Amino acid sequence: MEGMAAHLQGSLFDQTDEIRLGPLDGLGRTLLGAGAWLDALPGWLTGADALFGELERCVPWRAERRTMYERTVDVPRLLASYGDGARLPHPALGAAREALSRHYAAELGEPFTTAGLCLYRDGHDSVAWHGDRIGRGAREDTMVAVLSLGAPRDLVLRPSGGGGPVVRRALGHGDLVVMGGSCQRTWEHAVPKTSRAVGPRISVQFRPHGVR
Ligand SMILES: O=C(O)CCC(=O)C(=O)O
Ligand SMILES: [Fe+2]
Repeated sequence: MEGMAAHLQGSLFDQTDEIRLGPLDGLGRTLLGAGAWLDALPGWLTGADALFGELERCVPWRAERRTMYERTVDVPRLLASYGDGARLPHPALGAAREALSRHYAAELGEPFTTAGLCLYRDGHDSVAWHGDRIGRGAREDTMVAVLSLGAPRDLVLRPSGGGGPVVRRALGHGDLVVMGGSCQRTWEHAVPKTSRAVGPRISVQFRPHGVR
């Protein structure tokens, strides 16, 4: 009964179970300033709720603990990562990586190669303010593309160090955003916790080699 209700609720947003990528020519760019930009395409993937269900079941999700300020804490989301060119857990994700690589080839100058997956189980799960700066994003312009599945959660962006305007995008159900230019070093992003009752969301982040 509960499964049926979940299915019906999913179908309110997503009329089909056929998992299919649309064209990327509807991408719209927002210039954030300081050389950073954000491309967005709502509903790039149809059948996103069906893909959510398959990934939730089949991906070997891992819970992590991290040491912060001498305390060890649970990372508030589940994770999975796929290295350079690794076979992804669903063919639609391989197709997404290829389509993004093709679309951005001239501007990015290299393909998207890796995929990181996050599962936000409910409103307690989150990712704190950060830039993807462990790798080359600390020094170079690059791109991080994020495909969102399941229930929408807000992705928020602000200039590094806080202050300035906050840009907010509710992302779920097959929406695509691409953070580009200097975004990883001059801006920060986060998925804040929320006290609203929200369903689970999966994000798939595609990055070029060496960007983390
Ligand atoms: O879930 C998202 O949309 C963002 C995840 C993120 O920023 C990251 O994993 O670096
Ligand atoms: Fe990030």
